[in-house]
Amino acid sequence: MLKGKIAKLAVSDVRFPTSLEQHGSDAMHANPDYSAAYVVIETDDGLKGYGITFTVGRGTEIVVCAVEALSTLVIGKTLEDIVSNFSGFYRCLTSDSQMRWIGPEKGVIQLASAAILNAIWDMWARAEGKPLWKLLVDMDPKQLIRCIDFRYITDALTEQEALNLLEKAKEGKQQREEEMLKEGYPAYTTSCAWLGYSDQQLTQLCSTALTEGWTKFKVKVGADLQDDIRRCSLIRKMIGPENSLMIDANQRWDVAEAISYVTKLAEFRPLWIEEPTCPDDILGHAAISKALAPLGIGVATGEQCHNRVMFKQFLQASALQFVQIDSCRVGSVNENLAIMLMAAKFRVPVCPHAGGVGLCELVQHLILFDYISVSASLENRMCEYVDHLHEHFKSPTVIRNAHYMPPKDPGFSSEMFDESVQKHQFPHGEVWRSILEKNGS
Ligand SMILES: C[C@H](O)[C@@H](O)CC(=O)C(=O)O
Ligand SMILES: [Mg+2]
Repeated sequence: MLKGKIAKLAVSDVRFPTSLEQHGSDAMHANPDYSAAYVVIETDDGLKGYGITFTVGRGTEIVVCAVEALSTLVIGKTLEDIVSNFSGFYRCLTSDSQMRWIGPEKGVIQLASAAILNAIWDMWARAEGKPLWKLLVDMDPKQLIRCIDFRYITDALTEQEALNLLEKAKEGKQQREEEMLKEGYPAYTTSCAWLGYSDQQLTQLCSTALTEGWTKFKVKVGADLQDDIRRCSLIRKMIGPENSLMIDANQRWDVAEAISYVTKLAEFRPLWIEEPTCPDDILGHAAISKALAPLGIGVATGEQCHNRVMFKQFLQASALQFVQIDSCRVGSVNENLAIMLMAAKFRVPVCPHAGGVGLCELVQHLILFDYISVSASLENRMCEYVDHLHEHFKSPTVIRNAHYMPPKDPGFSSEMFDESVQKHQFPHGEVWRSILEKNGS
């Protein structure tokens, strides 16, 4: 099953017009059209793998171009060639001696690597007939370690330390897997309080979410303090003192501004402030963490943290209290394994980011693995959920009582319906043809 050569790689620019209803809007991305560079790879013996990376509209065509540029490094390889030395393949893809100049391991080229690697992991899990989380959970620690490129992180986590963490977490693994299959992994919702939603919409969505059993809510903030005070007050009143509230500024502020602004929202008792400032400003995040700690507010970040080296430094500098891994921003499962293991070593909880198309589908596999095989803890841990666009996926997320139920289908839950892909291709799919015609473009 692993012997066929990857003979084809196709990539599509798929966009959903979410901006029409302000879904996904925040203080920096006022009108996102949730989009993906969608990769399909196929071996000459008919095995397929599906991968995505997430974007918010314009620029997806550049990611598509980058995927095409990297495809020569994949075509002709067998799945066995790749997975038998996965860290070697990872390095070949991310450190090609010419292509690395347009990264390295950051920006568009990193998103493109993520899409390709996600497709390869999907293919591998399909070949093994397992959902990806189970493929990872069943893997021997030594084999897991061989998927990680440890270059640049051994000052924070050595291979031996990573191995020790995985060996230690073997205790109670079976029990945790059974617990997940029965109860699922705790989730929080962002879908009630996108920045562009009216108060009426916010109230109605929050009230529905409460009746559905949601207990943890994230609110977008950062554009206008008085609006934020009103919105946070509304939500806090509705959810009561016991439920959790998180706030997300999507990089809107300078460091001092962040501290002063969040201090004014402290009365609503947010558990964390997410992306308070520039995602690359590690020392800035450290200063914000230090200033907000006495208020009981942590700093969360990661959705635009482009590689393991950034996460390493955030952890070393105590610059975050919640690690938000993203399935499509960094180098797929390979790099996320490194990040989850570093988070475990530094004892910082992982609370994945999933606000985008397909991100919930993919990242649920990673967080299940994190709980069962790495962290062994649910304390202060939860995975983001947004209630958009799941209908386009063949194996959509299943939420029960505000918990992610472990996927059962083989793969990474990343395959979209052909019809969805065709209709939403930019700019020639029927959805976009009609929007562009209406706009006279
Ligand atoms: C543009 C996206 O919707 C972003 O706002 C998502 C995000 O920050 C989150 O889900 O967190
Ligand atoms: Mg966010």
